[in-house]
Order: sequence, then structure tokens, then C-alpha cells
Amino acid sequence: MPSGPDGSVMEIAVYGAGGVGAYYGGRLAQQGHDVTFIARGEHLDALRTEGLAVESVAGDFEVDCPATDDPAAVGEVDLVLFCVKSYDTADAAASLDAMLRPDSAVLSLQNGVDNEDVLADVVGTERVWGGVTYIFSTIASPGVVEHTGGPGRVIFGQYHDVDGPAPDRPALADDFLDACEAAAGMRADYTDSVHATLWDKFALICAQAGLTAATRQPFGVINDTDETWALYRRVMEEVVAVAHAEGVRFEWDPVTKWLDAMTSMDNDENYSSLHYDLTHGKRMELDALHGSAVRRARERNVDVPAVEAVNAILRPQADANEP
Ligand SMILES: NC(=O)C1=CN([C@@H]2O[C@H](COP(=O)(O)OP(=O)(O)OC[C@H]3O[C@@H](n4cnc5c(N)ncnc54)[C@H](OP(=O)(O)O)[C@@H]3O)[C@@H](O)[C@H]2O)C=CC1
Ligand SMILES: CC(C)(CO)C(=O)C(=O)O
Repeated sequence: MPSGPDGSVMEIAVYGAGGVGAYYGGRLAQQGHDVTFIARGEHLDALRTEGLAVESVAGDFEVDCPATDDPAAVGEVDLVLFCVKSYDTADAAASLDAMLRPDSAVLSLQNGVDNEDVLADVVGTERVWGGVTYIFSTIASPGVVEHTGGPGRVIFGQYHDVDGPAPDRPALADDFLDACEAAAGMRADYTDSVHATLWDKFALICAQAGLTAATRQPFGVINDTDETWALYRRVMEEVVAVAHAEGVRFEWDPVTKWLDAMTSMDNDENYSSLHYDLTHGKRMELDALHGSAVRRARERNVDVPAVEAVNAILRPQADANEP
């Protein structure tokens, strides 16, 4: 049964129905919400003809949702789950308008700290929710998504200027929280500290994605190798220093939090989406991760030698994987 605030159905478009988008969109559709997938290529063909099959550590499922490559054909929705890779953000954002009412929202679940500003420039800051997600999920084959780990957790909040106060939580956010709470295999939490939440994840992903991709080793090997573990920590420290220089205020210490969390969970075999893309010849988000951290550090005169080194090590492979 659908479970919006009063049993109502949310209208949701998933822009970029890949590993992340199809997983969460599929979970919400499974709960009865009106979900449309925006995808392309063979994956779109399979979604249209066979529906979506999800092989998940939280339970396999199949759903049949409308799927298109034309956002204008979707109609207006309450919420767009924005899940394209960061290098596709600007192109995809340009066609959001047809799906949005004045009170609709666009929730980015992407990695990186640049996406929300790109979205805000196009649709207005008041319609953007910044978000992060913790999951390992990929397109295994056209129409098939494989969720291999991670808690399936989303943290999001109304986007706003980094120097300004957090706006009141929109009513639509409550509807979405209710929808997520009722859905299987996922969990969502709202934050009034959206910038800290985005940079907290950015610090983790620059270390986890950077080191798993650069070494081609899983977390357990990195954690067991003193020199590599020191670099993992150093990357996080440098990214947090850039965040501080940009005016982001944390009510916690991201470095201690992540080093403790990552070593205490069952994480030894885990890599990252960047490692997956590198090893599968797919275009990499390096520019939105370490590239962005280096650019922002330069603008703020922050020294980030470890992030620069990881960026430099991965750059040839990222260039080779460009289409
Ligand atoms: N995968 C994971 O486990 C995690 C990923 N993330 C982040 O989530 C974001 C999404 O990653 P992920 O789900 O892995 O990416 P995927 O590549 O699996 O999914 C994105 C999908 O969007 C499609 N797409 C892009 N642009 C368009 C467009 N204009 N019209 C229609 N379809 C489009 C892509 O098609 P095509 O392949 O043809 O380009 C692809 O199928 C990234 O920022 C990533 O860093 C965060 C946490 C975990
Ligand atoms: C943090 C991590 C590694 C898993 O959620 C991730 O975001 C990714 O693989 O892109």
C-alpha cells in the first residue's frame, strides 16, 4: 500500500535510473508510489520491455515502472530523484523544468559538492534538496540492478547558501520521509546541516573512492597497510580543511567519525563506485571528486598535497575512460 502522509501516492521521477536511482526508485515503487524512470540506451530498452529487476542484499524484487528518455514526457511530479553521474548534471538539469511545479523538489543523491549549485542555478535554490547516500549498487546488466552492500541510507536537507541559516523543513520533505520509512531496504533522515552533510560524505568519498581506485584494493587491505591507511586519513583531513575554509561548520569531527565507523563495520571487501567505473572502463567522476577538491583548495589557499597526489595518480586512467 502506498504510504504518503495520509496514504497518498507521491509522484516521483528518477532522473538517471542507474545503480542508485533505480534502487531507491524501485523501492518506492514497490511501496506503491508513482515512479517514472528516466534512462537511456539498452538499460532503457530493458526497463521498458522487461521492467526492473533488483538483486539486493536487502531482498530481491522486480517492479514495472514507466520509463523514458524524455523528461518532457513525464509530466509534473512532486519530487525528482536526481541520480545521474556528476559529469551529466548540467545536461540533465537543463531539462528538469517540464517536471517541476513551483513546490516540487529535486533531490540530488550524487557524490560531490558541486551538483547542488548547478541545480540551484537552473531550478532555483528553494527547489533543491542536497543529499548523500550510503550504498553499493550498480547496473549489473540492462534492466538489472545489483545492490551488494551499504545500509541503503539517504540523508538530505533543503539546500541554502552556506553562510545563511537553514530554511524550515518543507512539508514535502515530511511526505518523502514517510514514504521512505514505509519502504523496504532503505532509510532516510532529514538534516538542517546540509552543507556539513555533503562535505562529510565528500571527505569520506575522496578517501574511500580515491584510495580504492588508486590501489585497486578493497578497504580491508588499505586499512591493514600502514602507509596507505595514513594517506586515507590525510585525504580526509585535507578535504575537511577545505570545508572549513569555505565556511562549512560541523557539529562533529568527520575524520574521527569516519575512521572509527569504517573500521568498526563489516567493510573489508568494499571498494567504491569510482573503483567500479575505473575497472569497468566507464567514465569516472574524478573531476567532481578530487578535481573539485583541488580547485576549491586553490581558491582558498589550502594545501592539499595528498588529494593532489591521488588526483594525479588517477588522472591518466580517468582520461583513458573518457568516451
Ligand atoms: N553506485 C553507488 O553505489 C553509489 C553512487 N553514488 C553516486 O550516485 C550518482 C549516480 O551513480 P550511479 O547510480 O552509480 O550511476 P549509474 O551510471 O549507474 O546511473 C546513472 C544513469 O543515468 C543515466 N543518464 C545519465 N544522463 C542521462 C540523461 N540525460 N537521460 C537519461 N539517462 C541518463 C546513465 O546512462 P549512461 O550509462 O548511458 O550514461 C546511467 O544509466 C553518482 O554521483 C555516484 O557517485 C553514491 C553512492 C553510492
Ligand atoms: C561511500 C561509498 C563508497 C558507498 O556508499 C560511495 O558513495 C560510492 O561508492 O560512491
